[in-house]
Amino acid sequence: MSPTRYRILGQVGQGQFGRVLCARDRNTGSLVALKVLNKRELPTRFFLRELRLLASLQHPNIVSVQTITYTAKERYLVMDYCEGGTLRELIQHPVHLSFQQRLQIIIDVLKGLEYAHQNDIIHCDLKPENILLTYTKQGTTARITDFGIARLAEEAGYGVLGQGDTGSPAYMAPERFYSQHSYASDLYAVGVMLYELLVDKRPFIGLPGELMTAHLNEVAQIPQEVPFLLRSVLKTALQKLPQKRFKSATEMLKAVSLAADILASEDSNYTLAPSQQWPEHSCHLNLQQEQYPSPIHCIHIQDHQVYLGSHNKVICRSYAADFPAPGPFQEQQWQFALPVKDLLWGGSQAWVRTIQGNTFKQPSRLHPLSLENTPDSQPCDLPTVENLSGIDWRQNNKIGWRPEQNWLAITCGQQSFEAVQGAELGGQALLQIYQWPQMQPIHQPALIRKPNWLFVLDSHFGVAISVDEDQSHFQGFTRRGNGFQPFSMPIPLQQMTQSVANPYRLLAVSQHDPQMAFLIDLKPWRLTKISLALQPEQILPTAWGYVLLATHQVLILSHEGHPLSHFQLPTNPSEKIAVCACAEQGFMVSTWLDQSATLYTVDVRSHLPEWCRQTQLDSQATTHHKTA
Ligand SMILES: Nc1ncnc2c1ncn2[C@@H]1O[C@H](COP(=O)(O)OP(=O)(O)OP(=O)(O)O)[C@@H](O)[C@H]1O
Repeated sequence: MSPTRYRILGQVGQGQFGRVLCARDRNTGSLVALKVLNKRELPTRFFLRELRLLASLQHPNIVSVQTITYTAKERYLVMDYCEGGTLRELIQHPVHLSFQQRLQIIIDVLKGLEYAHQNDIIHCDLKPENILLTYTKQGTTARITDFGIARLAEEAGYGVLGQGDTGSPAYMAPERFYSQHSYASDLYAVGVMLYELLVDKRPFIGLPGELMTAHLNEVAQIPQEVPFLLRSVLKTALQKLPQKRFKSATEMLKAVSLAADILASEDSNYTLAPSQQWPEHSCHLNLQQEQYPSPIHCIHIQDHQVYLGSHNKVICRSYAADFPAPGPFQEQQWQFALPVKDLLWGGSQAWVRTIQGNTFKQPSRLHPLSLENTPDSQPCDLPTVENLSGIDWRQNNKIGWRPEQNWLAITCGQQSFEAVQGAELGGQALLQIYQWPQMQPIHQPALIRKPNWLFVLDSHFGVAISVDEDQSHFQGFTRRGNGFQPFSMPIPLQQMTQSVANPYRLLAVSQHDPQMAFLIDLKPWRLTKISLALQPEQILPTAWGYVLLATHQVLILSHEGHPLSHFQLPTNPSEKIAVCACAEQGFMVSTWLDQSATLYTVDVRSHLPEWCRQTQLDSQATTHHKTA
């Protein structure tokens, strides 16, 4: 087996026995997890003996071991890749999991276990870290990993509590502390996980020694609020004597499935201990409102300046400090011959994109704005950088651009291409990459699946994301226009945005469930589900996370998707042509309703935790340092 078969994309984790890498199998195109197995801790003789057995475990709720591969230095276990992370991460993330979703995870685990036990394999180290998640059209699937590894390590003499006691004490059945194990030991561990999912804490907490005493002697206290059927499941699963527990995984699976069905039909009102889903903020919301003579189509906020685009005018307001600040103390205006389409920030200055007429043959233009040279309120037509001829910006063309990078990517669709090349594109688009700011094409246009979004990731790579009825496809490409094999996820997405702090991280909302968002890490490929409990209409990235705007509501999330604040807005940001722009400590919304334009300025400083304000100060210090 050649190790060059796998192209390593990055490290996803670190376990007791070594690193776990995300890699692409060059033969099949699918993603795999490469688990680096330390030769000292898991000698080959133990390992090879079990490999055939582990590889024979093929079940939708078990992470399959595909094979083993070597390099001169290392030995890897090749496994199915699970992009959703571990159950531990899911529990720790303040995602609101419904009661039924929690039970479904346990049902998945029991199905995998039933199959493994029927094949005479005991896990011996079941815990949320060994339950991995994948996303399918139907939802989340839980899969058990690391079958047999604990027992192998135990035989090799490695343990948590000393020789021969490999396992995690919080989930270890009493007999495991005496180095004994049976199928019932696995069912006890599932009982602890079920308890944790239902009660939001484990039955016993403490240091390994204290845990051992508790598992051996103490009776787990099950809160009265847990529905009777599940209390009885927990009591049986957590029995001290293995013979008093469920006779098999099949029996426990039946009991949990029955409880899930009955409780679903009763519409159980059992509420779990509340997780920190919505931080309460009683502080006053600082909001200013101003009527505007005409609709504002685009807003851009940059440090002390706010740019507002309205028809064929751009107004720049200068403030004494970073927005939001009292003022403005100065206002400048530029007038263009053509309507302003949007505002971009490239390098150290703002650029205005204007569009012309109604036919795609007429080019759009980029105009640099210079604050120094333009007299107040004097209309001026600034020089055009380049005629992007043949590119019709109104035909849903996409632009990927990060100010600090010296290139930008543009795609144009069917109509423009036909006009330029006289050919049919089908569902594809033409990708063109330009040097910035010279606007020289870097390579011949390449055909890619027509994207919904285009992002520049760094000085070499970009990604185009396209969405069809039931999938989202992520197509990486280089600055030279070479494409990589795409990643797909079985969920069509909407409203995608790129993180300010980590360009390889995207946040998007599910089309099927608009109250569900996904944090998408491109390198290595990881998905984190975030339940929002509101339906965002716009997502704005900031230096410390994201601002999500919904009807009369705002949710502020950290980079990791943790909710930082949630408050009501007296206006609905989706009113007609609402446009938003975000600064680090506030945002602006413009609305257009009944022929009347309103511009709102929202200061969120008092809603942010201390560390966000610190991030803001740090980034200011870095910017000032750079400028100096
Ligand atoms: N098949 C996989 N697909 C995707 N990520 C994985 C996969 N296997 C492991 N990981 C990631 O790697 C991390 C480390 O996994 P690993 O199984 O080595 O350690 P662990 O289960 O946390 O601890 P232990 O070493 O005690 O088993 C996991 O937390 C998970 O994030």
